Amino acid sequence: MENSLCLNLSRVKKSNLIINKLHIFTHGFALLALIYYRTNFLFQIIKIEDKNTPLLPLALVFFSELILSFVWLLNQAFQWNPISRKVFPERLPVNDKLPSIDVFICTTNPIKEPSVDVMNTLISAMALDYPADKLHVYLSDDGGSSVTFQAVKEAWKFLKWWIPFCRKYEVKTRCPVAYFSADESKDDNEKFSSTEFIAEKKKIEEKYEEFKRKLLKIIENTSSFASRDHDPLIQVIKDGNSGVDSDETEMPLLVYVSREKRPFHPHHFKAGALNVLLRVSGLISNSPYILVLDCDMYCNDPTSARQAMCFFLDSKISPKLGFVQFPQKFHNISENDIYDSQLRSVWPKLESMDGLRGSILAGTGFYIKREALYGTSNIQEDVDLVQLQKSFGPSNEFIKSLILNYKPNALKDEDFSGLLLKEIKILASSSYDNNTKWGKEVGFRYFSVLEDYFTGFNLHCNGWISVYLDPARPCFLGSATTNLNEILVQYTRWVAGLVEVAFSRFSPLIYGPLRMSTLQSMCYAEFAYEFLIFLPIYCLAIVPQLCLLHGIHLYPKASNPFFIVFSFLFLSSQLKHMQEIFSTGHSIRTWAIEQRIWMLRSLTCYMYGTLNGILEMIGLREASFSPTDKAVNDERHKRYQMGIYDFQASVLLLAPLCTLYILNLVAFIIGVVKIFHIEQASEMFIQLFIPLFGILINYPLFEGMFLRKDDGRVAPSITLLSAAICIIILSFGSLVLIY
Ligand SMILES: O=c1ccn([C@@H]2O[C@H](COP(=O)(O)OP(=O)(O)O[C@H]3O[C@H](CO)[C@@H](O)[C@H](O)[C@H]3O)[C@@H](O)[C@H]2O)c(=O)[nH]1
Ligand SMILES: [Mn+2]
Repeated sequence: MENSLCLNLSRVKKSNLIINKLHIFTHGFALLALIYYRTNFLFQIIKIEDKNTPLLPLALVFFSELILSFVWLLNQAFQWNPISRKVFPERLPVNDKLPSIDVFICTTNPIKEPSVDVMNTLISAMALDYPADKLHVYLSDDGGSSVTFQAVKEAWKFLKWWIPFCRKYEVKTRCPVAYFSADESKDDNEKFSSTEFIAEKKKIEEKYEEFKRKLLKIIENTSSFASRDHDPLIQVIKDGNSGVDSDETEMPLLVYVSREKRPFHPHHFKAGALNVLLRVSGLISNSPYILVLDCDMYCNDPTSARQAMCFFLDSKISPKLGFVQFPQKFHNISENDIYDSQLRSVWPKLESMDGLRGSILAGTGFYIKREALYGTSNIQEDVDLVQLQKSFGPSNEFIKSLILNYKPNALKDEDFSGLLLKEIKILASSSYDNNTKWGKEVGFRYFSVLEDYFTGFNLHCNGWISVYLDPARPCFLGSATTNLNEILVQYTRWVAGLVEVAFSRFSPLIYGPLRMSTLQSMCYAEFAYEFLIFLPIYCLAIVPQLCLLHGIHLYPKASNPFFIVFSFLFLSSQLKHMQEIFSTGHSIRTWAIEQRIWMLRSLTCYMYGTLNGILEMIGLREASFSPTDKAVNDERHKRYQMGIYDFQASVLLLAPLCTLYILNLVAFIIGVVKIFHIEQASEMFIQLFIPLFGILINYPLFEGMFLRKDDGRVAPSITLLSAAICIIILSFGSLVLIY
């Protein structure tokens, strides 16, 4: 009976689909009309050798329109087949029949990634609702810091209290800090109002406070130094004296892993760390499924593993199902989310890709098949050893673990020492990858700092498919970056990683279509080539404005039929954006914020990211992945919560924004005055509208430069510098346009 019921359902989002297709055809048609208008116009000028109309600004504006159209076109692949999914974990087979899971958690810097939070993530993963003997949690400490090592040991002691409590009362929020601050016991559930529960909860809360105090002491007394020169340290955390009265708790396995690091040895950041965990866990637990978590992303729903199994164990889904991705959601998003820290528009894209053989890999919050990462669908015992060593490195013990369903005996090895530990240390050494296929065809790929995107792309190219699941209760919650500088730096890193892929032989436009469907490769290409829009955004923030000042018109006048085409394109794209926002449950305010942040990211992150990506490719810059700061800065966090922009950011990031703001303001004001004098309003309508739109959308920047007095304003020196650059652009523009 049980087996005949399906474990999951998928549904095409019909209403979205109709709107999307209508948009594709009308907007696409209008774009063709625009291209016709521009080419026709340009030909005419060239043909009649019109010396009065300057060609350069027209060409620049047309070029911008072409790039925007190209990115729009790629984007339409996301609109093609949006689906949503549902699972029925209660229909899964009994616990005994469930496959085992290894959880990988990465951390690297105990100062930027506070130990209390990392331990909360670890605790939530240890407390997943899954048979304890089938759950193994590995913490990769890339900082190799003694603080983290000791913290893990303390966390283990607390877990001895925490896990039985969660099991007994079927606690939903198993991340202690979230549990004690949100308080689900307020539910009017009988279970949560019994005196017994209240007493126990109080006791556990005291244990948690004690755990935090001990952590603080460790942090005080231990150096947080993250070393880049140390031996590997791998330890299975075992019972110390936890103080639990009668200890029969069955606990998942917990392993601390700090891989070897050497100063001049590339360590490939997170991808390198994950590959070490893959190898080490291969010898210890070798679970067929793996959950990957960033250190700040805790498990918010203990049933996530069971939800994922609803796909992996579904015989109707292809055995080529490689991974199940959950969206990244965040616990620290304010009501307004003024920086779009939640990356709202990204997640619907993943959902749409799900209708095209699978969403991209998003770095954290996904369950993945070990086999997909090894690329070994049919390894048999008699396979050529030399060949395997070339791919997987010299360890024969590890190669043994590749054979399907191989169960390592490490767990039975009582003291987990001797030969096995020696072998594991070899697997965690900094040179193990050398001359193997690790990072290329095996494990997480090293080619781009955006290891998640690139690894997922490779898997899809190799024929794997994936699934995206966005249940009502978020399975994982992370901490989003909520200060402007941090956000821009983070985004720049992502763009650099994408640019490396876009300009390489792995370009989704070339490498993709040969290996996956055209629509799917268009989605990958949209991520990879979106950076290009910084060119049109710069052009459109400068060229029409300068021309406005010099009376050169670049757009059809209001009485020209093609004026309607331009107006339609603007309105249609804005309305589509609004429709997407409303359909994800947000308001018009979100529309304004996203427009603003989109311009801001294009002008800074896309430009600097492109620059960094190119410099990295030609070897003039070393790839870097410095983790985001997850420690909360009170002052700044308060501003974010209140919806006040904090412009304490690097001058490199702010100067382009301020310069262009001032330029648009000046152009608009002078433009209005001029037009009323010489009555050109009909010809200049669009050119007046562009700066006006920019000025209005980015009004907070105006406040930051000219009205605010608090610490979060734009530093006056930056405003002055921007004004100076603006004057240079204006004079340069006059030179070019007059001569
Ligand atoms: O050398 C390193 C650098 C980072 N990390 C870990 O990687 C994770 C992600 O780092 P974070 O600073 O949070 O970067 P984000 O930009 O927030 O991460 C996003 O982007 C990354 C790719 O750039 C993905 O790996 C992440 O999953 C995704 O959440 C964290 O747990 C880090 O501890 C390491 O283990 N080793
Ligand atoms: Mn992060």
